[in-house]
Amino acid sequence: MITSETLGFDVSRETLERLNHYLALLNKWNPRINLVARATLAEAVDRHFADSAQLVAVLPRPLGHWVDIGSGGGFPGLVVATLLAERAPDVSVSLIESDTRKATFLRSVIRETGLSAKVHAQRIEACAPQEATVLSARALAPLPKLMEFAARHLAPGGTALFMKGESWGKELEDARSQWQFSCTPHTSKTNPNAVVLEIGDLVHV
Ligand SMILES: C[S@@+](CC[C@H](N)C(=O)[O-])C[C@H]1O[C@@H](n2cnc3c(N)ncnc32)[C@H](O)[C@@H]1O
Repeated sequence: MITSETLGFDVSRETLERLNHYLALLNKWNPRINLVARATLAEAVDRHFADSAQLVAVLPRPLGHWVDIGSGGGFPGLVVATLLAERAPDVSVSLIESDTRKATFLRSVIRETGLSAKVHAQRIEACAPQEATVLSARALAPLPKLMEFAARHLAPGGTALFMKGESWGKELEDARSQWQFSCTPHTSKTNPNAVVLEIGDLVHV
């Protein structure tokens, strides 16, 4: 069960109800379409919900358009959308996921929980540029590839939040051979070897 304690900060009863409804749907759909690795389902509250929730604490108050790419079962984008509905209702959230079964799952969660996020069932490379003020991704691609996606979908002055495992230092080095950018690594609250990379000022070299 998801509580304010498991998320690490206080949220309203309505937000907890939405998140627990989402968790129930994840448990129901996962055996059919593998939204998350089966081995991680029992630990979904920490591995997926709390891990995703930490992103809303990284930026003081994001305004505008938050876009999550390669959302899969909605991590981190749909958790962010649920939290921002309470904390920053002026932010619109879009999710890009090319697998149509996963996109159908995302739309079902949005409908059943009464959220207003938009789902693009398209490839990130083919989706119209989103002018995102914040772009997020977890477990999608190596950093140089993520930079290409960011160049397409970030608005000028926008920020990317990329969740990376322990190879992040090497990936950062690889990305710096092709891109100029500012980067602040935030140690993950759920895994001391992982980081959230806060990236801005992206320019192709
Ligand atoms: C490993 S999963 C990670 C899902 C989720 N972000 C998470 O951390 O649980 C990667 C997801 O990205 C989607 N994906 C991969 N390449 C994509 C692309 N070029 N355009 C859109 N979606 C893509 C896949 O369908 C898959 O659902």
